Amino acid sequence: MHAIDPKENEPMSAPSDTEPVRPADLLSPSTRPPTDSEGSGDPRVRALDPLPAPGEVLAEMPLGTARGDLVATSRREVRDVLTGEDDRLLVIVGPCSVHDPAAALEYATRLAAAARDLADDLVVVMRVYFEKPRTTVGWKGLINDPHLDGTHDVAHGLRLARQVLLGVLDAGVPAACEFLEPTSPQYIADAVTWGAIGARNAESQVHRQFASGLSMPVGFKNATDGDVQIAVDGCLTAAGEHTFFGTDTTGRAAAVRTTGNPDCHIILRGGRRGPNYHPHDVTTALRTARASGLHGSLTHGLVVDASHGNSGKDHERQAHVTRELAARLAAGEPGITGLMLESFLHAGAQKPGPLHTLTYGRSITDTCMDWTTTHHLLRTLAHAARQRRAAGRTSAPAPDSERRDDRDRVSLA
Ligand SMILES: O=C[C@H](O)[C@H](O)COP(=O)(O)O
Ligand SMILES: C=C(OP(=O)(O)O)C(=O)O
Repeated sequence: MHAIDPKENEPMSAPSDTEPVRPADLLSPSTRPPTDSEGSGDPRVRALDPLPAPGEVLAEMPLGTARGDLVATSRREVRDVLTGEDDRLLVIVGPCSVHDPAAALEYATRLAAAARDLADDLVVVMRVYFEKPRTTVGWKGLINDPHLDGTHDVAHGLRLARQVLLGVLDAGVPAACEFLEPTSPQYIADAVTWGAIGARNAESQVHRQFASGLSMPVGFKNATDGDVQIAVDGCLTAAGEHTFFGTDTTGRAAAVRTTGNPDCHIILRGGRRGPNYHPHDVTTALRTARASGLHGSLTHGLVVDASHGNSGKDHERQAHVTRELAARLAAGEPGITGLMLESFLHAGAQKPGPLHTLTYGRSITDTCMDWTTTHHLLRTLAHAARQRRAAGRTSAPAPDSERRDDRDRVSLA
């Protein structure tokens, strides 16, 4: 990793107590670190590396008609599941992060075949996550550091991410991404069926604003401390019109004006206080959504993430949570429209490093279930969705008056 040279951050000789501190004292030409190449004079900016304009990258790698059709159809299917028009179960499944395009594409090929087999009961979307929000520091994903070596070749990362997404679509499976940088969607979002705003960003105005302009359904996660209200507020905010800072397709600064995104929903991912995938967590979250004045897909149901805080980032526990959720769905529990699973070719996780040092097909961020386990769980979930249908039940939540579990837990924070 490129750490900032500590010498650049050494304190300047401090002015005496009586002298007023002026910016010029701290940044006199003799003590000031070199300016960046653009001469902006921001002492903590090491460089401003130009990036290709979004329009340039899209022209190099156009989506094309066949892939565009897959994206449009799958977005509609996901929306219909979220609103209850379609009684299948949404399953967002795949690696915690993409670090090796070849392994991601092998996974996509396997998943596409499984998804085709189970299409009567499941709408399957692959996690193709290129941007990782970190608790403190760590590898921030393929876009930020595609060579996995701290060189942060973002221009290459953007192109590589788009290439991987197009390959995933060519394999026949739609893609899900978490969006982190406010302008990254412009390079890839046309190829994405479902988007996420993660637990560390769901409260961020910047993320809520750009979600309001995304053309696909977007899930907002509860906060890392378990607070679900921030996910509800995120959906509410993103549903409205916004004007915010961004760039146009040529990369020029622009005031972006959006129409609002009505296809947002909550994702329960557990938190520091423990898991939140139990029946009372689901009913409470949906009641919170309704109490906040939301309607449509948001209040019909939600997605449960079996990983992260719901499994303590333990892939064996994640499989157990998934089986538990499948049993509840099969028994007709309402309110769950989808599940999120973290899965890769091989189980577990390894420390990040340059590609040639890594075990093929194993996560370099959170632990994942292996393919065999995943495939089995997908069949279990399809069976659960079938049972739910056969019983003539839908995933629509029962009216408040019919609910026996009345514990109110609007916010876990
Ligand atoms: O999904 C991945 C991780 O949970 C998320 O990026 C945070 O990871 P960290 O706590 O290891 O930084
Ligand atoms: C970072 C992720 O999740 P969360 O925001 O729930 O930690 C993720 O799904 O990759």
